[in-house]
Amino acid sequence: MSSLAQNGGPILVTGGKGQLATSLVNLGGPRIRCVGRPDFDFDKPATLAATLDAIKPVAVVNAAAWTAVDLAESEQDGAARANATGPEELARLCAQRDIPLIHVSTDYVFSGDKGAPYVETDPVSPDTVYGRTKAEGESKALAANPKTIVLRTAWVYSAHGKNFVRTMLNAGAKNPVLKVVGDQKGNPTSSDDLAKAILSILAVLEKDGWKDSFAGIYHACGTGETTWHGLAVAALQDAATHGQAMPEVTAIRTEDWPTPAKRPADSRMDNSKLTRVFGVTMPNWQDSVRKTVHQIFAQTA
Ligand SMILES: NC(=O)C1=CN([C@@H]2O[C@H](COP(=O)(O)OP(=O)(O)OC[C@H]3O[C@@H](n4cnc5c(N)ncnc54)[C@H](OP(=O)(O)O)[C@@H]3O)[C@@H](O)[C@H]2O)C=CC1
Ligand SMILES: Cc1cn([C@H]2C[C@H](O)[C@@H](COP(=O)(O)OP(=O)(O)O[C@H]3O[C@@H](C)C(=O)[C@@H](O)[C@H]3O)O2)c(=O)[nH]c1=O
Repeated sequence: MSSLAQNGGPILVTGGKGQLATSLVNLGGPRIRCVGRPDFDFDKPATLAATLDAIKPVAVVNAAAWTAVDLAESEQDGAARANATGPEELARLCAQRDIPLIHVSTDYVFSGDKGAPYVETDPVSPDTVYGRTKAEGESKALAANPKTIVLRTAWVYSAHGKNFVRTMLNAGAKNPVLKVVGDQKGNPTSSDDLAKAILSILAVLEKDGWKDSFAGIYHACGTGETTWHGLAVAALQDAATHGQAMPEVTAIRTEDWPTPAKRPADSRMDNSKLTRVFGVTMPNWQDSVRKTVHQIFAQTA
């Protein structure tokens, strides 16, 4: 039985004011202890052990990462520290203390040429520095701590922080026409939904104690699929119900929106292992976009 089941101690969340960390703080109650830079910084490895020793958590959720996909192409060392070697060290320190680690990863570990939703046993095939460093982080964390759960998610948005939905609402408020790629498919995921899934997993660990069969990779993204164009249209249509003018949203091809990092054409993922092992079902992406847009307008009202 793990220390998680033995006491109701703190749950350490890394990632400061990031999207997922904020959702976990908002939804997780008083046991969540969230840390960010400069107190917890993968670029300053001594801050990792110091944080664990100060907080003495019963479980750790690593929601800190280098998420600037294009910038990672030219800043490989920083991306590798935040996404690969930093999480490896965090996992090693958790193992020393017998603490379960939930480490969050991404659909961009896949190249996107499978033509069907990816399952956890599919080999990784990243085409970007971000995806490659995240894939390394997954395997390093799993190797360094036998009590590691890797949760791969995708296209995360929320009412706070930097994300595609907020970018589209801002752009749509200023421009009569938007151009958005319509040939990249994926599963938009609300950071609140992901936080709830993580809290449900933690509740299972709390109730049942750690089981070796829990270790490994799980996919956890919004149910249903769309393109970036579909996501933009859905968010802007929801914004229109709050009185924002609906722009024209033109679907373009990937080559018409050149970027330093080559995004996957189809990074859809299958969540069934998450449901089978932990009983967690992820909500439909359109329902969650509607809720998030509502939250955004409620904040600005
Ligand atoms: N956003 C998305 O669309 C997706 C995200 N994910 C994964 O989900 C997880 C959470 O992402 P999300 O909440 O959106 O990310 P955000 O970009 O919103 O937040 C990331 C946080 O990580 C912190 N951070 C960055 N570099 C370091 C570092 N070297 N040391 C310590 N902290 C650092 C940032 O700190 P600071 O504010 O100081 O920069 C920020 O607080 C990540 O693992 C990400 O890879 C997976 C799929 C999609
Ligand atoms: C802003 C914008 C983007 N795009 C395109 C570019 C790109 O192909 C796609 C998505 O754009 P972004 O750069 O906002 O999203 P991106 O940073 O690629 O998002 C990714 O972030 C990381 C952290 C992940 O882990 C992924 O799951 C995914 O969410 O939309 C347009 O076509 N029009 C636009 O106006």
